[in-house]
Amino acid sequence: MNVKQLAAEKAVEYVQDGMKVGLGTGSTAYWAIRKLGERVNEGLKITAVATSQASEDQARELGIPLVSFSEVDSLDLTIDGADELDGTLQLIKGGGGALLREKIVAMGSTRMIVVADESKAVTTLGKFPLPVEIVPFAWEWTVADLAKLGCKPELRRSGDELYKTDNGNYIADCRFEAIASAADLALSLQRIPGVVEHGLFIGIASMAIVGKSDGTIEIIEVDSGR
Ligand SMILES: O=C(CO)[C@H](O)[C@H](O)COP(=O)(O)O
Repeated sequence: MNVKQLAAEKAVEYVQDGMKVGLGTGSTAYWAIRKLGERVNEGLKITAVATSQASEDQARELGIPLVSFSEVDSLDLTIDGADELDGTLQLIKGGGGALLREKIVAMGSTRMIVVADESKAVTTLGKFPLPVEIVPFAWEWTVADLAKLGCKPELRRSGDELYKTDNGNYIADCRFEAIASAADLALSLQRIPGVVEHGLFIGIASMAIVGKSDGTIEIIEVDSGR
């Protein structure tokens, strides 16, 4: 079993009958959705919403009952991956480009469990370029504003084209090296009008399950204050 699968399958143990579940995006969330599909086929009764088209397609194929956002006003639990997590469960997310939907879904959940392999656990966030979703209109100005925050922003590409999110926006990957205060940076990012959302998740996750190459897992729990 690979370490992502190890962490993801442990997280699925927290899903109980009757829960409304948020399905994350990425190669670790993939394993959680797969395990959830197995449990649904064994009789687990849940409903779910997905954070990306890819996760929605996977869930549908596995027979996980999906509902629309007009049918539920909140979720019990979201299981999602991360690109970086620190000891207080501040996260960088958005490597897969789904950060806006991921944040909407995680914020609408009573609980968020992060699943990751040990390479994602860091002391200080910032080695992974911070994904920032921006509107295509005047993206040049938005990128210039991002650079003023001390990073090197690069518009994400998909082959010869600019990458577009499921919401039709661009992603600027912002290389900071180290983020001294994620909270201060989040405030600065929110002040830029062309920024739709950024990949800093602060005070959202309350548990992380980290899979390690020796076959063990580490569970980090914090009071997210939510
Ligand atoms: O934020 C995400 C997608 O937007 C993913 O959860 C993050 O990129 C981690 O992905 P993976 O599990 O494939 O390493």
